[in-house]
This record gives sequence, structure tokens and C-alpha cells, in this order.
Amino acid sequence: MFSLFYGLWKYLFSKMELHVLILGIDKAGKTTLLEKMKSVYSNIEGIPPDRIIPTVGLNIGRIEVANSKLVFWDLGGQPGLRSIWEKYYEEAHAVIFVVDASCPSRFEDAKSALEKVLRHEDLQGAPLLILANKQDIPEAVSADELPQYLDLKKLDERVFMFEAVSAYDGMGIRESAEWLVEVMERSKRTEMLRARAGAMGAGP
Ligand SMILES: Nc1nc2c(ncn2[C@@H]2O[C@H](COP(=O)(O)OP(=O)(O)OP(=O)(O)O)[C@@H](O)[C@H]2O)c(=O)[nH]1
Ligand SMILES: [Mg+2]
Repeated sequence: MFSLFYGLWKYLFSKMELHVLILGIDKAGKTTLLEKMKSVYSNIEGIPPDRIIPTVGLNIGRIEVANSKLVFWDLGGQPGLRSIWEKYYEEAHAVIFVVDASCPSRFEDAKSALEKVLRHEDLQGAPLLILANKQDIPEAVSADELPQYLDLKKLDERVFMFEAVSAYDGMGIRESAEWLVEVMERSKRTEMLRARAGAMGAGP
């Protein structure tokens, strides 16, 4: 009997959406990446790069990867908009942090923005995927080199990965999405968020 209920419980929760927050400083390529992700994982063509404008509000994208439903929240990275990011932390299962790997002059800005994200207690235990974007540009630093430039402290406490991607040609997109699903499905944070959502749903 117990295993029957447990099976049902697991089935219901496996249908719940997983929220992935896409962060990074302005012009890192977050929205272009989201649109590429949509093109790769659904039949609908995403918005082409030349029609994407800087984000001021919130872009939402839904895709299904390996039977998991992912919801992406893409926020604006301009300095004046970064204070909005934290409103989404509590509900996020994982974070993607996008870096323009072809622009070393902005690595310092990206580093301090990311350090602030990592310090926030509402994101404790959230898996982190750091993307070295714009790999189609020959000067872009690789996913192996980027960690030295960002020199992040406090990364050991969470599951993380650096991945080389291009939002233009799609390099690394599938690897990124598949890694995210795998770690989110196993993460204690997902367990905690699902239990909380279940408890709220079970109200009178
Ligand atoms: N070469 C190249 N350019 C890219 C890539 N991804 C994004 N870009 C370009 O980088 C610029 C910024 O892209 P966006 O997707 O608007 O960047 P964003 O991070 O969403 O910016 P905000 O919304 O302002 O935070 C645009 O000119 C894009 O065409 C990429 O993989 N390769
Ligand atoms: Mg954007």
C-alpha cells in the first residue's frame, strides 16, 4: 500500500515544473540563449537574434527535456535591473549564469554580480550552471579558462558546472539542458520546493 502511494506521489511530483532562473549581466546573451533553447527543444522557432532587444521585464520560456517540464525565467541584466533578480530566488530550482566569454573587459562585473547571487540565502543549495557564451567568436575564452577569470569563492558548497555554449549556433545547449535536469531531479532543493508546493496544495 505504501509503495502504491509513494509511486503516485512520485508520479504527481514528477509532473511539476522545474524553475530555472537565467541571470547574467546585460548583453551576456541570456535572451538569445533562451530563444535558441526553445528552437532546439520545440517545433516553434524562437525569436531570431536580430529581433531581440534588451530585457526590461521578464521573459518566460517552457520546454520539456527528458520528460521534465522546465520553465525558464530570463531577467534583464542592466545594472539598474539587477535588484529585481532576488524576487525570483525563493522559487528557483536552479540558476544559469550567462557570461559573454568574448568580452574580458566585463568579466569583473560578471564576477561581482555572480558573487552577490551566490551569497543570497534564498538560493542556498541551488545547482548552478555557468555558461561561457558566444563560443562562435574566435577570441572567446573556453569553459576551462573562465573559472580562473571569475575566481569564485564558496562554489564548493553547491553542485555546479561550467559549459561552453553559443546561443547563435546552438553549441552546448543540449548538454546544458540535460545536465540541469539531471542535477535538479536529484537535488535536495528540488525535494524541499516540491514538499513545500505539495503542502500548500494540500490545504483546505
Ligand atoms: N556572436 C554571438 N553573439 C551573441 C550570442 N548570444 C547573444 N549574442 C549577441 O549579444 C547581444 C546581447 O544579447 P541578449 O540576448 O539581448 O543579451 P541579454 O543577456 O539578454 O541582455 P539583457 O537583456 O540586456 O540583460 C546581442 O547583440 C546578441 O545578438 C552568441 O552566442 N554569439
Ligand atoms: Mg535579455
